[in-house]
Amino acid sequence: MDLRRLTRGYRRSIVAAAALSLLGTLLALAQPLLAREAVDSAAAGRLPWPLIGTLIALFAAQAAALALARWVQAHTGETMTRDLRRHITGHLLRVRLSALDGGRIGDLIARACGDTAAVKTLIAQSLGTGLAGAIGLVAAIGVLAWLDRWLLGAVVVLFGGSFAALLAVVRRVRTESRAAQTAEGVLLADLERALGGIRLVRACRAEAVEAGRLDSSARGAYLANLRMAGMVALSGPANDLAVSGAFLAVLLVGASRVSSGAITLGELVAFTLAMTYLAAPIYEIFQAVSAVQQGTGALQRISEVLALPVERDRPVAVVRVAGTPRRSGPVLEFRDVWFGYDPARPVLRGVGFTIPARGQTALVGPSGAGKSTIFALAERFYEPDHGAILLHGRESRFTSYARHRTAIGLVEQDCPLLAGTLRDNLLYGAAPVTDGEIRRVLAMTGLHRMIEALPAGLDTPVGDHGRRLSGGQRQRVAIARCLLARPDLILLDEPTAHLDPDSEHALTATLNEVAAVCALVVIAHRFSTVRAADRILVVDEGRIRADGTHDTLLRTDPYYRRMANPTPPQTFPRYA
Ligand SMILES: Nc1ncnc2c1ncn2[C@@H]1O[C@H](COP(=O)(O)OP(=O)(O)OP(=O)(O)O)[C@@H](O)[C@H]1O
Repeated sequence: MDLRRLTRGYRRSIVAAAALSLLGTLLALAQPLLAREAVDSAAAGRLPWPLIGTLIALFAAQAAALALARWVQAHTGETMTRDLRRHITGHLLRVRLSALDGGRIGDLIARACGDTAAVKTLIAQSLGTGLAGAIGLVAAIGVLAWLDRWLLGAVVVLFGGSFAALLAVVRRVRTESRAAQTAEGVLLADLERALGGIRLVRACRAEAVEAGRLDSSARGAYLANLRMAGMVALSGPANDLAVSGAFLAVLLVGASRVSSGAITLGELVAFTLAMTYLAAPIYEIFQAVSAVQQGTGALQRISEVLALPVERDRPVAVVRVAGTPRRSGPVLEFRDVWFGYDPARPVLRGVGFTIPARGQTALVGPSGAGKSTIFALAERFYEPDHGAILLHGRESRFTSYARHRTAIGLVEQDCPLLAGTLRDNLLYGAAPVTDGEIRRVLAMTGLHRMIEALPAGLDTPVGDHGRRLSGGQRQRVAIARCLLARPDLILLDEPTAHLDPDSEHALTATLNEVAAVCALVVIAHRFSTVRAADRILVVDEGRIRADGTHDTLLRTDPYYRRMANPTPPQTFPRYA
C-alpha cells in the first residue's frame, strides 16, 4: 500500500479540497491589490466606499471557500479511514492462521485502529492543503514580485533559511513517528496479554510484573512521541521567528523606499498584507510534509498487515475440473497427510484414514500426538505440506472454504464463546432455524433447564469469551451451536472434559443419537467416551498407530489396553 493506491477513488475529493483552498488563497491575494488602491485613495483624502465593499466581499468569500475546503478535506479523511479500516479488518479476518500464529493480536489491533487514524491525519491535513499551499506559495510570490522585487528579496532570504531548517526537522519526524506507532503496538499487545489472562495474573500474583512490562512499553511510546513533539515544537518558534524577522525587514526596507519615493504607502501596505498570505501556504506545506512523514510510517505498518497471506478459494475453472463431490461413501478422508507448523518439524507424518457418513469415531493418543492438529487440518485452518484431504470424495483444496466449513462443525477443546447473548452464540453461523429446533437441541444438550432458570433466558449475556458460564455450560453451548448448524461431520475435541458423570452420561447418549444422522469424530481421553465409539483411531507421534473397534484394540494395542485399564501411577501412558 502506498500513497498512490491509498488515494485511488478519492482523488476527485482531494482535488476539490485543493481547488477550494486555492480559491481561498487567490481571493486573499486579490485583497492587497485592492487595499493598495484603497490606502492610496484614503491617503489622498477620499474614502473609496465601492473598493471597501469589494474588499469586505472578498474577505467573506475567502472565509467561505476555506471553511468548505476544510470540510471536504475532513470528510475525505474520514471516508478514507473508514474504507481503510474496513479493508484492513476484512483482510485480518481472512488471514491464514499460520500467518497469525507468530503475531501479536494487540499489535494488529493497533495497526487497524491507531495507524489508520494516523493515515487520516495524513489525508485530512496534507494532500489537499499541501497542493493548494504549493500553488498559493507560487501565486503569493508572484504578487509580491509584482508589488516590489527589492522587498521580495529581503523576504526570500529570511523565509528560505527557515524553510531549509524545517525540512531537516520533518525528516526526523518520520523516523520518530514510526518508532512511536511501533511502541504503541507493543503496549496494546502487552495490555491484551495481561487482560486476556487476568485470572492467571491474579492467581500468580503477577500484577507488579505485568505493570512493569506495561510501564516499559508505555515508556517506549512516551519517549518516541516526546522526541517527535520536541521537534515539532522547535520548528514552530523557528517559523514564527522567520515570519517576524521578515516583517521587520520589510517594514524597515519598505519605510526607506517610501521615504525615497520608490514606492507609495499603499504599495507598502499591500506588500505587508500579501506577506501575511505567504506565511499561510508555508505553514500548510510544512504541516503537509510533516503529516506525510508521520502517515507514511503508519502506512508502512498497515502495508505489512495487508501483505499477510489470506485464505483464497481456487478459481472456478480449476474447481470445475476437480469434479463434483460424491454424497455416497466416506465424508472425510486423509490420504498420506504430512504437516508441520514449521515445515521442517512435521507434527503429522503420513496420516491416513476415512470417516464414514454415519457413526462415531474416537481419536485417542498421548498428549501432543497431533490429534487437535488433525482437526485443524480437517477444518482447513492449515493446508497439508504433502498428501490430500478429501471431503465427500473430492480434494478439499478444490472446494471453497465456506462450503467446506459448512459441511464440518468443530467444537474446540476450550470451547470459545463470543461476547453477546446465549442466543447470539447458539445461532452464530447457523442456517435459519425454528424455535422448535432450538428447543430440541437445548434439550439434547441438557441446556434447557439452565436456560429456563435464567430471568432473561436465551437473551442472557455470556460475557467476554463466555466467562459468565461454567466450563461445562460453555461446552454444551458450543456443542448445541454446532448441532444447530446441521453439518455432515462434527468434530468434538474432548467434549466431556468439563462434565460431571451425570452430564457426561447424558451427553454420551446425545452423541449416539447424533452419530445416527451424521458423522462424528471425537477426541477423547476418557475411556467412557471412547467406549461409545464405533471405531477408534490411535494417534501417536503424528501417525495412526492402530485402528479398530474397542475389542480388537484391547487385544492388539498396548497403549489402548493401558488406557482401558489404567494402573494408578501411570498418569500419562506411553507405548512400551
Ligand atoms: N499453533 C501451533 N503452532 C506451533 N505448534 C503447535 C501449534 N499447535 C500445536 N502445536 C504443536 O503440535 C504438536 C501437536 O499438538 P496437538 O495439539 O495436535 O496435540 P494433541 O494430540 O491434540 O494433544 P492434547 O491431547 O494434549 O490436546 C505439539 O507438539 C504442539 O506443541
